[in-house]
Parts: sequence; C-alpha cells; structure tokens
Amino acid sequence: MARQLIFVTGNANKLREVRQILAAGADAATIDLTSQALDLPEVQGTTQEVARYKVQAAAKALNGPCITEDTALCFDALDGLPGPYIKDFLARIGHDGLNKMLDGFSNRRANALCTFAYCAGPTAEPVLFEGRTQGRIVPARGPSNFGWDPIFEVEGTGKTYAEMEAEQKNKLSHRYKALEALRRGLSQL
Ligand SMILES: O=c1nc[nH]c2c1ncn2[C@H]1C[C@H](O)[C@@H](COP(=O)(O)OP(=O)(O)OP(=O)(O)O)O1
Ligand SMILES: [Mg+2]
Repeated sequence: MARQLIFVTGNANKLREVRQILAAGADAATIDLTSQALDLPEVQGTTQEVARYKVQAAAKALNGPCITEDTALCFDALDGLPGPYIKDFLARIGHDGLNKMLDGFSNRRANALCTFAYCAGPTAEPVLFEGRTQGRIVPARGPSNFGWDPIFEVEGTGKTYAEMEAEQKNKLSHRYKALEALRRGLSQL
C-alpha cells in the first residue's frame, strides 16, 4: 500500500522537483503525494518583526497580556546577521564556526541586541523595547554556561560575558538595557 502524504507548499518548483525525485527513486510506488498550497507563517525578517510576531502569538495563546524576549547577535561585517537567527547558527556551527565566519573580514565588531515585547492581549498592538551592547567576536574565553557568552567580548571591559560575574554582566548587558526600557515604558502605559 502506498503511503499517502500531503506536501504543504506554495512553491510549484519545489513540488515539481519533489515529484521528479520521487518518480526517479525506489519510492515511486510507495509514496502517493498530494499537494496543498498553504501560506504558512515563517517568521524571517528584522528583529522587530520577529519580536512582534512572537508576542502576538503568545498573547493569542494566553488570551491575555504577556511579554516575550528575543536576543540577536549582530555582526557589523555581515550588516547585522546572524541577528535573530543566532540560535540556529550557534546550534549548528558553534563558537568556532561563528568566529570563522568573520575570518575573511578585518572587522570583528558585533552588538548584542535584546528586544522585549509587550502585548496587552490577543488583538493589541505589540510594544517593543530594545537594549544593545557593543563588543566583538573573539575565540571562546570563560565558562560555557550560556549561549555565545564566551565569544562576545564587551567593549571597554576586555572581558567576554562569560568571564564576568553575573553581577557585572547584568549591569551592562543588552538584556539589562532592554529591561530598563521595558520598566520605564510599562510605567507609562
Ligand atoms: O545573554 C546571552 N548570552 C549568550 N547567549 C544568549 C544570550 N541571550 C540569548 N542567548 C542565546 C540563546 C539562543 O541561542 C539565542 C537567542 O535566541 P532566542 O530566540 O532569543 O532565545 P530562545 O529561543 O533560547 O528562547 P525563547 O523561548 O525566549 O525564544 O541566543
Ligand atoms: Mg526563541
């Protein structure tokens, strides 16, 4: 019995190639492919777009007010990338890979960007609060406790986030600055 599968895509080229590949392979008789063109949400864009979408989805799910937080790591030499995609980059290529990405450039500057988003409810407009800390990407130094902390050296400190006591990081970090903005902002809403 052929296995019936629905391929959900809005891309006719993809669908054609998938059909071609299946037809050429040993699976030709075992997979019965149908297609459905649905436009699925695939959030890709600026940090603001990512944050807005995420908090709105959360507010809909909770049916009430909530906040979310998104952290991006933006390389100057790459015009802000990996930015909001840092999580995947880190998971796949790690500290070394992130360093290697910049080896072809003379500029290793980067900034950590934290975006808190507040949404009052399922139909409310999100409000965003950002905090940014400047630094540069260096070979890992310090304990690997949190994400890319070991490879982000904070401007003016000579230390990576990982080399700092929590107290020091939490006084100058992107997250600290964004939270301050959130605190100030919420008190005026
Ligand atoms: O201060 C930080 N120092 C080092 N690494 C950090 C920091 N803050 C976030 N990170 C990492 C976690 C994740 O690999 C990516 C952000 O992705 P991001 O989507 O914001 O976080 P997440 O998915 O882990 O949590 P959430 O459920 O709130 O989306 O950068
Ligand atoms: Mg996330």
